[in-house]
Amino acid sequence: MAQLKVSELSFYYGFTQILKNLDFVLDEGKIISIVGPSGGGKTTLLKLCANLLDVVEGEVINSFNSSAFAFQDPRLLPWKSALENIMMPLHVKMKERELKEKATALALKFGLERNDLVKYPKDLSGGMRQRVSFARALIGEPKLLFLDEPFSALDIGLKKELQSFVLEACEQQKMSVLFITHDLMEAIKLSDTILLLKSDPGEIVARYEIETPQKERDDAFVFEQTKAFLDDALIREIFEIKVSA
Ligand SMILES: Nc1ncnc2c1ncn2[C@@H]1O[C@H](COP(=O)(O)OP(=O)(O)OP(=O)(O)O)[C@@H](O)[C@H]1O
Repeated sequence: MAQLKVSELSFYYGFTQILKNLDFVLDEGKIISIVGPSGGGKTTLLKLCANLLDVVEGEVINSFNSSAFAFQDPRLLPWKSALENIMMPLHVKMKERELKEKATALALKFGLERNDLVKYPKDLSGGMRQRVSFARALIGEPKLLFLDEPFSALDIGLKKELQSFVLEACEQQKMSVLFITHDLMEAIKLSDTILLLKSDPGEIVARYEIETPQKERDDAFVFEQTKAFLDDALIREIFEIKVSA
């Protein structure tokens, strides 16, 4: 079975230690969320796992045969239209017409309008750019998806739709996801495992497995679990949440 295996991973920017001794395994069809305070090294971890930064200390072994990523900042090519950006990963692999159809169908599924598809990134809203970036990541049906706050600029309805799409792809195509979010409720809704990363340096201080199948996690479940998380002294300490009497 394919997996992403992170062992004793540490990382420094100059003399500053950003990550310390991280260990976890992401299996096929599973979702791991990394939650933790801002500046704790989550993006750095994702970049190391996605091979966008060199691993110097420890090991990252990725045996999935395809991967893609979508970041909070959509990083679209400004000289290509929305549709051309979505088509990019499959540009050399598929005939132009089929690819256009596939990209258009995905874009419409993600709530973009036909007349948005000819627009250039500068003429799209932040939320539209995130949807284009998300469609570009998914068009190649990757086996492993790296997500760094990909839904942060979306309204709640669209966010829910894209979350359902991720869950569907995990179930039907056995896609795996390494997911960074600041949103505890989002992590509880989507993840099989939540890793809590403290900062200075980034270290995994708790692992939470959620056994209830994602399909059965309704709003009441998510609220209840979030409350339980926020009642956890360790989580309050990591996020520096003050409780008023
Ligand atoms: N290229 C870089 N050179 C030097 N320091 C960096 C670089 N990139 C990030 N850092 C530092 O590394 C630390 C971790 O940053 P990172 O972006 O990984 O954190 P994060 O947990 O993803 O933060 P956020 O939740 O705010 O996005 C921060 O202190 C940041 O300033």
